[in-house]
Amino acid sequence: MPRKDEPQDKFYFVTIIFLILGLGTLLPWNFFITAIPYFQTRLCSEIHTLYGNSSKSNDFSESRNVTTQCRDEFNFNNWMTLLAQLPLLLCTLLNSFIYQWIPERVRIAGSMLAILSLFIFTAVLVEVEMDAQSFFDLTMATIWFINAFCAILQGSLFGLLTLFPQHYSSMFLSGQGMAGTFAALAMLLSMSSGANHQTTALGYFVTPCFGTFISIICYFLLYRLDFAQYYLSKSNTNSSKTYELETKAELLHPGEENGDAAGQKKAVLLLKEAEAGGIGEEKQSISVCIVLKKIWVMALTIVITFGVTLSVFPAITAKVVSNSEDEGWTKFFNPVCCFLIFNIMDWIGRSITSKTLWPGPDSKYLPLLAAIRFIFVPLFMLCHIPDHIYLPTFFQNDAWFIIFMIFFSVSNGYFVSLPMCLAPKKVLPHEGETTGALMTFFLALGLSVGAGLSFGFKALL
Ligand SMILES: Nc1nc2c(ncn2[C@@H]2O[C@H](CO)[C@@H](O)[C@H]2O)c(=O)[nH]1
Repeated sequence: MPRKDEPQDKFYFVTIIFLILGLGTLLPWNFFITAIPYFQTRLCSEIHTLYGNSSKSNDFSESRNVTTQCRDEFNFNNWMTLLAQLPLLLCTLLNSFIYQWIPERVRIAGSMLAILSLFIFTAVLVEVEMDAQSFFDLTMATIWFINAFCAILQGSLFGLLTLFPQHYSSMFLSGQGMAGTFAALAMLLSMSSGANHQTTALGYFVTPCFGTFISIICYFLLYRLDFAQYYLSKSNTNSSKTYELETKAELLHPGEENGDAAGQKKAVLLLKEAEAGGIGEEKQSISVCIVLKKIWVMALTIVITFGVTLSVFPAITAKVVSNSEDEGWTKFFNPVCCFLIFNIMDWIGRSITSKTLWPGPDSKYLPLLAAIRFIFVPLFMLCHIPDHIYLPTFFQNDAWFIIFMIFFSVSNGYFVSLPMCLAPKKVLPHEGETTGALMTFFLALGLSVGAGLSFGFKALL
C-alpha cells in the first residue's frame, strides 16, 4: 500500500522512462547483430572489386549471395558475438569495484554519451569508403567499447532500480526485451524504403542514435520528477550497490507474478535489504560459497541456456539463407525469420514464467532440460547455409528454419527466466544480494561461453 505522503507516478512518466532506459541498454547488441548482412557486404566489397565486379547491391539481402563468393575470411559473426559479450563479463566484474569511486550520474550519463558517440561513428562509417581490413578493425573496436559502456550502464541502472518499487524493474526488463524487436523493425523499415544499400544502412544506424538520445533525455528528466526524486533521495542516505543487479531485479519477480505470498514476502525483504544498503561485506564474503552451494543448479542452467543460444545465435543462424525463388521473401527472410521471430518468441518464453515455474525450485533436472536445447545446434547447422564445406543442407525448406527458430527462442526465454525466478526461492532473505550478483555473473559467463563455442561450430559447417 502506498503511504499517504508518497508522490504519485503522474501519467506513468517514471514507468515509461524506465521502459525506454531498458530499451536503450540493449540497443547496441541488437542493432549490431541485426545488421550482420550489412557488415558482411562491406567486408566483401574488396573482393568484389578484385574480381572486377564493382556493382553495389541494392539491399542487405544481396550480401547473402556475396558471402558465398567471398569465403567469410573475417569470421565476422563469431568475432562480433565474442567481442560484444566478453566486455559484459569483464565490466560486470569491473562495475562491482568502480561503483564506489565513480558517482552513479557520471557512470550512467557518461556511458550513454559514449554509446551515442559510437553509434554516430558507426553511422558516419557507412559513408566512408575504406579497405575491408580497416573496416573490420574499426567495427570490432566499436563493438568492444559500445558493449563495455553498455555493461556499465546496465549495471548502474539496475543499482538505481533497487531504490524504486519492484514494478519499475519489471518495466526496465520489458524495455530490454523490446530492444531486439525494435532493431528488427528498424531494419525492415529501412529495407522496405527501397533506397540503395548505403542509404538503407545510414537510415538504420541513425535510429539507435535517436533511441540513445531519447534515453539520455529520459534519464535527466527522471531527476526532475517528484515521484522519482522521492525514491532517488534514498541514494543520498545509502550508497546503492551497483554491480549489475539484473538478476536481483528479476529475483524480485516471482512472488509478484505468481501471487505467491511467501515469494512476495521474500521479495519485500530483499528490497528492504537493498534499500538499507545491503548486507555487510564481511557477511557477504562468507556467504558466497554457501549461496553457491544452494543455487548451483540455477547457475548451471543459465550458463547452459545462454551457452547453447549464443553458440549458434546469431553466428550460425544469420548465415541461413532462404531457399525460395521469391525475391521479396528472400530479401526479408533474415530480419524476419531470424531476428524478429527470435525476439518476439524469446519475450513470450520469458513471460511464460509468470504463469508456471515448472519443474520447480527443487528439481535437479533443470540443467539437463536446458541441455536438451543443444539439439538446436546441429539442426541449425544443417539448414540452408551456402557456406557449407563439410556438412550437407539437410533442411532445404525455409519452414524448417522457422519452426526451429520458434522452439529455440521460446525455450531460450523460458530457461533464462526460470532460474532467475527460482534462485531466490533457494536462499535466505539476507543472501538475496549475493545471489543476485552471482546469477548476473553466471548469466554473463554463459553469454561469453556461447560466443566462444560459436567459433568451433562455425569451423564444422
Ligand atoms: N540480460 C542480458 N541478455 C543479453 C545481453 N546481451 C545479449 N543478451 C541475450 O542474448 C540473447 C540473444 O540476443 C537474448 O536472449 C538477449 O536477451 C545482456 O547484456 N544482458
